[in-house]
Amino acid sequence: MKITVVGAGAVGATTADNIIRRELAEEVVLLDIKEGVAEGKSLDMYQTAALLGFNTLPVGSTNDYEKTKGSDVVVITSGLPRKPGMTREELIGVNADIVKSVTQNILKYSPKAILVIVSNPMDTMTYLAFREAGVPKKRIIGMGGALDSARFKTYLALEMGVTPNDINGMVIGGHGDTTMIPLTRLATYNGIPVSRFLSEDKLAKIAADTMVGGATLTKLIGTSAWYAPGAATAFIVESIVRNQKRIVPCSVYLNGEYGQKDIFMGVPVVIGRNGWEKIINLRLSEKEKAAFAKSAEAVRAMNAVLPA
Ligand SMILES: NC(=O)C1=CN([C@@H]2O[C@H](COP(=O)(O)OP(=O)(O)OC[C@H]3O[C@@H](n4cnc5c(N)ncnc54)[C@H](O)[C@@H]3O)[C@@H](O)[C@H]2O)C=CC1
Ligand SMILES: O=C([O-])CC(=O)C(=O)O
Repeated sequence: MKITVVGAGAVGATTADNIIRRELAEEVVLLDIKEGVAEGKSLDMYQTAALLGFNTLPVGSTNDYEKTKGSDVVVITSGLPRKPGMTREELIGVNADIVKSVTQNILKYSPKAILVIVSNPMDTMTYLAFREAGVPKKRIIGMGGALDSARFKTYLALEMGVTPNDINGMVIGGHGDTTMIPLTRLATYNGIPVSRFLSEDKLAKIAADTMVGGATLTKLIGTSAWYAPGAATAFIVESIVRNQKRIVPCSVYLNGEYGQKDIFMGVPVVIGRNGWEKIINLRLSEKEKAAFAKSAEAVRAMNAVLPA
């Protein structure tokens, strides 16, 4: 198994670190355009092997795609992160060109790879990668819902004073401050609806906090987050390489599912060795359905901004 992570910045390096520690591949290639950075971070990571005991080899590359040849899974994190006060959507101008050229280069050397797109605005970047790659839709996965759901579970756990490990919950829709849909109605504490423990007001606040989870961290840190994004991306990669068939909300191509066509949006999918294998059709309430349709409108408006 060979995995490539494009972009050796905060999210890319953290993703690679998580992948390496869990030995999800024999080799992990980290690629960046900044001279020496990917090589340096890879060597730094490999120097933890003697301390942590893993056997995966990290390999750095300054824009040399030859090194990525024959990758089974490729994660794309290259692109600008937002600064406080910005939306993810404002990154489209710069990041569309980056994601487009990276996708083309990757496919030249790894035509069979499953692509996991992280760069923002993620749903639109995933749509763009799909358009450029021309590969079966099940091999293109956008990472957003895994992270947003982890934040949702964390906020629920903090409010309830319990471990996030006992909380189940999903965020679907777009990966944007106003397009996410935290499904509070379906969230549980070990199978028991969280509404048995929290008031409607508390749940509404948790949903609102989840939606601006990324913006909150960006304001605190000065750039966007990387620990949970890196862990969420590695979580998807693990489900692919270990063929775990986990149900994870991911941005995937909808062709009529959830009432939408020709769009990438977050819905629960089964993730396994072939990419996303199946879309889980949740029975949404009328209110949730309306929120999904509104979210799709906003994602579609962003997709329309992409150069032809
Ligand atoms: N989908 C999600 O849930 C999340 C998405 N993000 C997004 O991920 C992206 C990366 O974020 P960070 O790692 O924090 O940014 P960063 O600035 O730390 O790293 C980005 C890296 O991409 C590299 N890069 C730029 N153009 C490149 C190219 N053509 N080829 C290869 N590498 C290139 C840069 O040199 C830099 O090292 C941003 O767009 C951010 O908004 C971040 C967190 C979560
Ligand atoms: O907030 C951002 O811009 C980065 C991101 O997508 C997240 O952390 O959810």
